[in-house]
Amino acid sequence: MNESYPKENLARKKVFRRLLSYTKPHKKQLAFAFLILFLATGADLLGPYIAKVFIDDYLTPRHFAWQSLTGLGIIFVLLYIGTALFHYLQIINFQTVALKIIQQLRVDVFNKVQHLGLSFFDKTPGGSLISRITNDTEAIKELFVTVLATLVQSSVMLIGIFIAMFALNVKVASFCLILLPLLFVLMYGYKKLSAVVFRTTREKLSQLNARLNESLQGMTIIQAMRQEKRLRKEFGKTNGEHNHASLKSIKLNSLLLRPAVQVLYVLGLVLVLGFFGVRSFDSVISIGVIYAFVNYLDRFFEPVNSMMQQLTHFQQATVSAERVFGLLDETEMAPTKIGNSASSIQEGKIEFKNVTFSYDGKTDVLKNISFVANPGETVALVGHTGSGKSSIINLLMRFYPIEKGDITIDGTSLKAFSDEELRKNIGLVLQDPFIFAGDVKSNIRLNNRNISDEQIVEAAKFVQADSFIEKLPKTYDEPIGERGSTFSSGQRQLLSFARTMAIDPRILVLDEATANVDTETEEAIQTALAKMREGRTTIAIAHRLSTIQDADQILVLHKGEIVERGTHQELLAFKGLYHKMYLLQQGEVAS
Ligand SMILES: Nc1ncnc2c1ncn2[C@@H]1O[C@H](COP(=O)(O)OP(=O)(O)OP(=O)(O)O)[C@@H](O)[C@H]1O
Repeated sequence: MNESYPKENLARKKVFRRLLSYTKPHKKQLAFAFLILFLATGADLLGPYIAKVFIDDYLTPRHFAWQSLTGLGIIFVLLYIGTALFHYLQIINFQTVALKIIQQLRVDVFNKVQHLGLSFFDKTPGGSLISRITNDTEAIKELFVTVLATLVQSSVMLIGIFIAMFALNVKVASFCLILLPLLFVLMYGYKKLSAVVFRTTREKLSQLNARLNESLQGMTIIQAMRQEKRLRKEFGKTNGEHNHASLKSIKLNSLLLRPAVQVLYVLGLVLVLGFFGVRSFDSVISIGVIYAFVNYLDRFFEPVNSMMQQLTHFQQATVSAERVFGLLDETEMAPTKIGNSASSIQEGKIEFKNVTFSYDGKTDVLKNISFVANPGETVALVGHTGSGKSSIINLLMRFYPIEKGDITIDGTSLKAFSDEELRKNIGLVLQDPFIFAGDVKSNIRLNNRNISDEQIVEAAKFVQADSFIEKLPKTYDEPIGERGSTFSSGQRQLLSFARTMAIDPRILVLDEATANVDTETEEAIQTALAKMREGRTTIAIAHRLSTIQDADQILVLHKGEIVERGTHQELLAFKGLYHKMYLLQQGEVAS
């Protein structure tokens, strides 16, 4: 599994700065949220001061001036109502901004993923990508919803508390300053340790998703091949590892969050009470000041505690952001147009010129491939499994970049065509067509607004898919479930033919279906294919040689090289590999 690239050390600060850049479009709303936050904190901090005034000016001297006391009481209640209201408004504002940011981030990641090259997907399990788009962005959301607000609020609160403490008693407040370096050491240590633990937890979660995804995708084969036990074991193992990593982070949190902060709190309390105790021998100490001090000290550790708690989320968010940005910065993009010529495909003449290709940069899976497919001709690719047939198609479809040699269409390099020009002129029909959830019509149209309803029916008729579509209860509006699982493989195949014909491409690329379909459907498929090929340049992978006997040229591939080429008759007469394969398929033993 490729989990290595997010580790590429994107400096933490850079990650954080980049995360913050997402707040730019929401500057105004954030400023408003922060303003409310300050108001809420200010209102909150005034509480103990009013209590002190009440104790020292009214309670201790037993001076019950009802009017002033009522006024004080009203201010006290109003302050608390105000605090509650401000907190509410502040949460709503921060949450809204956070949700908007995450929405944007998810769209950005999804967009990016759609433009990544197939080579990237060869290496990256789908589940791990899902994990990045959902779980990791969710963790980042926490940063905007709570972390930033809490950190700012807590810092303001801490500063406010110190100001209040200094206003009450400079000496005691100076004593309490000793606590600050201790706190910083604690926070720093926690941050360092937790970063490692969180990264492991995230990676394990991502692997868990990858396993889950694989198991769900391959359910048919898992059940058919009785793989349940093995997969359960593997899933259990990854789940166990994730559990182990989570437990580590719980242990770390339980040790360094509340308990360690609690120890510091007690230390502070001892300092303050000790100081007042000693002072009480030679001067009078006001109870109101002690009350306010203890109260402020208590409150001092509230923000410290929340800051420590938020450090957890902060760490999780930065680790997740590293992973998400790692994906956003991925450079393995799908090959696209180079240069700015407005080349278009007219005739559909295809030429491979000395194409050598390797997926991994080490082993060449295609060696010096050269051939020409003239407009309207059919070139068939045959060869044993792994001989390179699909790789030729992958290159012609520009799914992978070509580094050695070139492919031209109508004399222009493949690299010079825009994606749109290429996709609209090359119709790809795969062995196992992908059917989207939706309905019959939407699966043929594929969101191409230029294709009218009439053209859809025409395309379906052309490939003889209309006979089964017409029998569906809602015909062309018949709903289709995910991956078209309610349709037979033959029907899915015909549907994909109709989809290809609807764009009326100049070039057809066929990966011949080997699925077992009944003879009637097989006949329909072959007739449809023959009609589709008429007048179109066709590159077809053929597994059954009987289906391509009429091809203008047959290329026989062996270990990535073209070892024989010619028509069916020529190749039979040559009595080489093709002849051998043909006899084998005829059920005869080649001598
Ligand atoms: N995505 C990939 N990444 C790395 N290697 C690949 C990839 N796809 C194919 N290969 C390798 O390239 C070689 C040619 O594979 P290719 O799929 O082109 O053969 P094929 O003739 O189409 O086989 P089949 O008839 O079984 O589909 C094989 O050795 C295969 O292992």
